[in-house]
Amino acid sequence: MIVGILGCGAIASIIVNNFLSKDSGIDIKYFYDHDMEKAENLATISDGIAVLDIDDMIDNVDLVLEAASPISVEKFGLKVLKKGKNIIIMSIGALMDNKFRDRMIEAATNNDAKIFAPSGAIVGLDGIKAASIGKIIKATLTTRKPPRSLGKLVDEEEILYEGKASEAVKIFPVNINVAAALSIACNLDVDVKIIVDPKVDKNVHEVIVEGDFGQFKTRTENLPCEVNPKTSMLAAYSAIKLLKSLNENFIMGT
Ligand SMILES: NC(=O)C1=CN([C@@H]2O[C@H](COP(=O)(O)OP(=O)(O)OC[C@H]3O[C@@H](n4cnc5c(N)ncnc54)[C@H](O)[C@@H]3O)[C@@H](O)[C@H]2O)C=CC1
Ligand SMILES: O=C([O-])CC(=O)C(=O)O
Repeated sequence: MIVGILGCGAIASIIVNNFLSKDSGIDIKYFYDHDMEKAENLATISDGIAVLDIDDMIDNVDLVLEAASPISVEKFGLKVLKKGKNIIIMSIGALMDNKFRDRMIEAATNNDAKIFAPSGAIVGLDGIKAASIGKIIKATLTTRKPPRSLGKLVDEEEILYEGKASEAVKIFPVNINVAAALSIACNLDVDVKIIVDPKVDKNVHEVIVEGDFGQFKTRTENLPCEVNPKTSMLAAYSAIKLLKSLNENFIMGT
């Protein structure tokens, strides 16, 4: 499978380093970033090709892995799908807009392509997918991050946001993809709280879900990526696992 990466920052760099051995049947070959130097850096590490025009990437790959920004999904997502290419989307916040999501799904359906959204920085999406077969009554997300992960300077913990996920993704577009993932999986606009806390050094996400299956609570204490502390390592790992699973014949978990 030939893969192209859209957005050559923190997540992309972890993914590329994991696939360097090339024995997985997955060849990450093309790199696009509006900062050409970033695309060139990853192309050099992996003996790949940095492109100036994203079409030169889309035309030559089986799958595009987006790890750039919600805007990049809006800009390029439909184009990828209309060319019949699969896409993995990290910037899931872009899919909170129901109309845009429907257009993406329609383009995928009409062009025999698939949209994959990895579980990212939270745990529990497996359970939520199973729970959604019944009725989900309530879902909440509490995200607690250190000041450097939220670009804030505070001495004491502070609630930055409390409300619905649909509003949170507009205010924190690069920090709350997990709220979008949760909402889409539950088919609910989940209740979100975002806290900046100088006492934590990890990106912590707590998820509580109630439904006719019962109730569960998950808590993830994620190590932030060195180069981009907004982003948790687990998010990059989830994309790597998803990519590998596309070539596997045994799928574990929902
Ligand atoms: N699903 C999840 O759980 C998570 C999702 N994310 C999201 O994944 C995305 C990537 O995260 P990181 O690698 O940490 O970000 P990053 O900021 O380290 O890297 C993003 C790269 O994409 C490039 N880029 C941004 N917009 C672009 C555009 N329109 N066209 C071309 N290149 C563009 C930037 O120049 C940069 O090199 C972000 O949108 C982030 O919010 C991050 C963490 C968790
Ligand atoms: O990586 C994380 O901890 C979660 C995050 O930033 C996001 O939801 O986009």
